[in-house]
Amino acid sequence: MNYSSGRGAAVHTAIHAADLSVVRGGRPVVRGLGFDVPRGQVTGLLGPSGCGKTTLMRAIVGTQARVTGTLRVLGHPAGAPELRSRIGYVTQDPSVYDDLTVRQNLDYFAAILDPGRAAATRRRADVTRAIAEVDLTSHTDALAGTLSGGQRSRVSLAVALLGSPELLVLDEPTVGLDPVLRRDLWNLFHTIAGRGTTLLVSSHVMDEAERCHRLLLMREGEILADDTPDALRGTSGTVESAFLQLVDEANARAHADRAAATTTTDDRQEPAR
Ligand SMILES: Nc1ncnc2c1ncn2[C@@H]1O[C@H](COP(=O)(O)OP(=O)(O)OP(=O)(O)O)[C@@H](O)[C@H]1O
Repeated sequence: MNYSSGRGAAVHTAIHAADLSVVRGGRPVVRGLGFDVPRGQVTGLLGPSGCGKTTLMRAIVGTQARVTGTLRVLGHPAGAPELRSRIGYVTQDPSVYDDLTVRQNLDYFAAILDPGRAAATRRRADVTRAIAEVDLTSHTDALAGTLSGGQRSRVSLAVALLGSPELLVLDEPTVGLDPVLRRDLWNLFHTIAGRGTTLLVSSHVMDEAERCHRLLLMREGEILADDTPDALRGTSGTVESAFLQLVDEANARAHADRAAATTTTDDRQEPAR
């Protein structure tokens, strides 16, 4: 699917990137990426720590500086003001106030998203719905500081669900959760996607790949693969073994390129001797 190939494709594409690069700390940390994220599906962004997942997500939600190339989100350039209420973003550190209850946390963010006295009834309904969606209704009046790690993650997710965004960008939402909570959260992601919401979920745990409709596999700022888990498994058996094979092939290519560059340099130096 290619956004630039026509209007029909754009309707089905939530995120389109072409030749996308990001420089951080004077170093290129995302390099020449091209990919499409389809609407209404769960796309996993997987790769080892430091490969550029958070940087890419920050570029998509419009909070990353020094981004070059094409990056279109829900039909607009990334960071466009029109996108603010259409994207929910959960960072790695849950942004939850410990001294407020679950409802007060959500009330606070709902008031920013949908301000004004006239919207009070709508806000209240939205907050109640978001709390129910993450299965925290029984903890509505509990102080966030007294919740478990998994419950706090779900409060963060509830904040991102306010206003029913069309795109949810979730940065390692299952880190540190036990297997039961991880499974419950993934089931919730699929329920949300079933309503037509697009989810981009990062992880460095390869077994989570199996739970996604599509995968973007990253390594050292580049995309090694953009496919379905089934297609990636192919002959390798698991997504993890396919990923490791792709890493080995990329390493071999980089090694061959370096060797070729060294030979060329040596050839150029030959006449000077
Ligand atoms: N504020 C920053 N300034 C300069 N470089 C940074 C900054 N934040 C991250 N980087 C670098 O950018 C690269 C990509 O980091 P990023 O956080 O995007 O990776 P990641 O895949 O999300 O890692 P993790 O899974 O550990 O969160 C890393 O090499 C990192 O050192």
